[in-house]
Amino acid sequence: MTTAKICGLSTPETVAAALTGGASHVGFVFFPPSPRHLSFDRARTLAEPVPEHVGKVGVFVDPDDSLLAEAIGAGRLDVLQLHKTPPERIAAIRARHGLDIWAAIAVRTRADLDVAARHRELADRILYDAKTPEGATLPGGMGVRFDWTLLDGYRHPLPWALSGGLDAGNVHDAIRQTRAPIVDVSSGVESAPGVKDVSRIAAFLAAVAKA
Ligand SMILES: O=C(O)c1ccccc1NCC(=O)[C@H](O)[C@H](O)COP(=O)(O)O
Repeated sequence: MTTAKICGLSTPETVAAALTGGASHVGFVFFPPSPRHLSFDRARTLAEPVPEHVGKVGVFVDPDDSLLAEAIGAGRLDVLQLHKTPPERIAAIRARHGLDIWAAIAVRTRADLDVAARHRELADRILYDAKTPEGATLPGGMGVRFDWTLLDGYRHPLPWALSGGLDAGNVHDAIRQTRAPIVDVSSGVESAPGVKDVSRIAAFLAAVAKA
């Protein structure tokens, strides 16, 4: 059965929609240039109602230790999702914080998948995310999709998740084609950048449950 992470939540109402709809993970972004960036106080409030069986994922871009420590404490994080973070830094973060690590791999071509293999001993899961355009402010959350056939026949080095450009209309096909164990969405359940929509969250989670 495929489960779902709803990423970039920033209000109690949309966290509630994710929980009601059966999300396995909720994502909190700690990256100031993002429209989904959370203060530590806001993260504390949002994490409060999340039950133990739902994973709280902190999303970071090459974070330093003080950001990690504050965010982990405020968001009571279970998982650190790391974008644009060098492998040796991932290893150090894992050793220091002892939480599950999801290494985000930016994918546009088959060659990009080679990066995933380098994380075999370093991370707990690979998040295959679409590569955002050259010069983009964000490494994710831009509704960009990659060619899912790149994953055909690929021997995944680790447990994994699929991300990038998913929405209620295409997630069924994405799951059927890739057999992803977890799907991750952000802008596909928004009405504007950073503005999550409860009905889109419900529709996405219903589509995942049906797939
Ligand atoms: O979403 C952000 O603003 C963000 C900022 C910095 C690093 C990563 C970010 N998002 C990562 C995610 O996990 C998104 O859910 C993923 O990229 C998919 O986004 P979308 O294509 O919009 O569904």
